[in-house]
Order: sequence, then structure tokens, then C-alpha cells
Amino acid sequence: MASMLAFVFYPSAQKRAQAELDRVVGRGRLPTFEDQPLLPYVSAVCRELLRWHVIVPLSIAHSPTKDDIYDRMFIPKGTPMLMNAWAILHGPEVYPASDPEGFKPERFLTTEGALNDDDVQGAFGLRRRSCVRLHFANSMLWIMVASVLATFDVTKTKDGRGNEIPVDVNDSDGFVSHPLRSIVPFAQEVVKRKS
Ligand code: HEM
Repeated sequence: MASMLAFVFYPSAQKRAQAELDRVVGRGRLPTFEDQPLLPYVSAVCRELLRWHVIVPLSIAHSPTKDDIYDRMFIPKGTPMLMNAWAILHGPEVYPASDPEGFKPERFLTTEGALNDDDVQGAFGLRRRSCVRLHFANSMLWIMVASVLATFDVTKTKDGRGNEIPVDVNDSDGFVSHPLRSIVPFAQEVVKRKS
């Protein structure tokens, strides 16, 4: 869902990823995992999706098994603790160069155009208890994004006069965050790309 919003709001990122796909894969087949090393911008789009719209914004609650002190704060055993993944992944200290709220896949690329070392680990929790299926989830996200971009243009819907209908962003409440489903069929168009 967040990918559809990102493609609508940031058409230049969508076009740049499609240009990379056209150059590496061509228009005669779908991308596969063998193509992945040659598609750093598409991979950067996936990282930016995980960062820009954090799926589990407060991660999962954990609690210490014994009393602890952290940074001069006393934390009693059993205190529920949440990691603010949204704040970490939008922190201007970590993403200073360019607008942490904006969708900028190039923040994950080196000046030579290769992927940098920031693998957005925080989106999957940190350290010992992080997501056990993060590699599977990353692969599924990548193949979905690569396939959609290879096949479709995602744009704003136009009204009867040809004016774009503004997309209103509403996110779900709760443990898992996603754009609300109702906006998708009404304000976005997913059109098969012209060959
Ligand atoms: C983009 C997709 C996904 C995201 C963003 C995500 C994110 C997370 C996060 C933030 C946690 C909590 C880590 C913590 O406790 O600090 C977690 C835990 C977990 N995730 Fe995922 N996850 C994703 C996909 C999946 C999938 C596809 C599976 C299974 C097929 C999965 C299975 C689990 C399990 C079993 C845990 C609990 C791990 C534990 O407590 O030891 N996740 N995930």
C-alpha cells in the first residue's frame, strides 16, 4: 500500500526505477532475483519504503527480566518498553542530508550508485529479537516492487476535466501501520505500461 502512495507522490522515483529496470531487464520479461545485484536503485526504493512508511512503528513491546538502569533511569523488572522505530528512521541526525520525511531512495546509494551500508534494520526491530523473517520479507518486497514497476505506471486518477484528483493520506491506527485501503481505488490509477 505504501509503495502505491510513494509512486503517486514521487513520480520521479518511479520513473528512475523503471528506467533502471528497462536498461537491465528490458521489456520482454519480468525481473527475477538474478537481476537484483544489477538493480541498486530498485533495492534503494524498497529500503526507502521500509523507512518512509514504517510498518511496525513502535516495534513490539519487550520488558527487562530484572531491574535495570539505563542512562541514569531506573527501569523496574517487567516494565513494558517500546522502541520508537518511526522516530529512529525519521531522525534528522541519521538522515540529515535530505528531508527525513521525503521519499528519497538515493539516500541509500553511494556516490558511485551502489547500495550503501544502511539496510534499514530498525524497521524489523533491533538485535536479538528482531524479525525472524526479515530476509524473506525483504525478498518478497523486492520482487513485488520490481514486478509492479516493470509492468505498471501508478498515477493520480484524473477527473472528467482531466485534472488530477488529490490523494488524501490516511493511515491505519494500531500496531501495524498502513495507508487506509479506501483511498487506493478512488484516487490512484494503476495502468499497464506502454511497450
Ligand atoms: C515488511 C515486512 C515485515 C516487517 C516490517 C516486520 C517487522 C517486525 C518487527 C518490527 C518485529 C518485532 C521485533 C522486536 O521484537 O523488536 C517482528 C517480529 C517478528 N516477525 Fe516480522 N516483519 C515483517 C515480516 C514478517 C514475516 C513475513 C514473518 C513470517 C513469515 C515475520 C515473522 C516475525 C516473527 C515470528 C517475529 C517475532 C520474533 C521474536 O519475537 O523473536 N515477520 N517483525
